[in-house]
Amino acid sequence: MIVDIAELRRTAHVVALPLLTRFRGIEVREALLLRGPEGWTEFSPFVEYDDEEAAAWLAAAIDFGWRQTPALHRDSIAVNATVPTIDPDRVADLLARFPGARTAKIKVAASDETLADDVARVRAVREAMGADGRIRIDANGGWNVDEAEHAIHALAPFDLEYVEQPCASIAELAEIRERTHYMDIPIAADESVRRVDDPLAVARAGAADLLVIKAQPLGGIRNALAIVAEAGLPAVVSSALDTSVGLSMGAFLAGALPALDFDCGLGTASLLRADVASRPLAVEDGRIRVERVDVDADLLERWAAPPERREWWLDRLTRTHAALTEASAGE
Ligand SMILES: O=C(O)CCC(=O)c1ccccc1C(=O)O
Ligand SMILES: [Mg+2]
Repeated sequence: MIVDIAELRRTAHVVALPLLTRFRGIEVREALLLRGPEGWTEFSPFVEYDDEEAAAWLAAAIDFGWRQTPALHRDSIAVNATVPTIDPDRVADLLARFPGARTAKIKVAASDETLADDVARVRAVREAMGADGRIRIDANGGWNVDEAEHAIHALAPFDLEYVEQPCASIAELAEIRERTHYMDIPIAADESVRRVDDPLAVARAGAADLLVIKAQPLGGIRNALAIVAEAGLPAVVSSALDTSVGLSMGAFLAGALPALDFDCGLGTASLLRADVASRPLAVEDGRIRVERVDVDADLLERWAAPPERREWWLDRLTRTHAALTEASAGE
């Protein structure tokens, strides 16, 4: 489904939300919000993505704002705490922002850090969460196969639930999965699902034990559900560091999955210093609700992006809409 660009532009608001801590190298998260007949929706591909890659994110925004959400299997979602590459002495305060979460996902393998930094951060999280906490790590493809083998071996004593995208390519994932098989730590694919031409290739290659799925880059809730069904692997839903509106899209995806055995990366409203809803999709008792959020006009105004950034996003919306229209014509 494609909505007229004039209609999209008419309802568009652009916000710039300050983050609590640096994440993916940014300190402010920009997002374009739209209001469709079904409710508020979000278009927020990362600024460095080109229009072709952003097209799936726009398809997702339209799907969520203009079409009804699929039937739900659950009405709240257990979420993980997301731990950015912070110093160990900040871990306890960070975890306190995710009340009730029994799982933490820790970012590792940052280019400006060492394995010793990762070990210290993971140790601090294990100490804060206790033996019952579940700990997973996300390398965002930052290791080659040898580095990954070494790092996973060093971090395994902290008891890892899984390792997300240890290496960049599907071939490397397959290799590290074989090399670490004896440690019995599942390998999850994230970028190898959402940033490749074929989201099913990693499953077909047998290169991952589970898939991390994000609603926006996978073209929306319906598309993501179809990918999981076809992949035949367990899935965990995660955010793209969205506003509460994008998080609600992720919550409906998680709610509609027939099986959900992992806590989801949808607690990231806790990493924002400001949000667009007066009742944000915040973590309570380790869970978020599956519901649409109401955007607050005052908050839209208060956190409105500067005029030149608003223009940039509206231009991007128009270009991406053209790319999406072209792509669907070719189908
Ligand atoms: O999964 C989570 O805990 C939070 C979301 C997250 O980590 C993320 C957020 C923005 C961009 C990439 C990623 C990622 O999973 O790699
Ligand atoms: Mg990831």
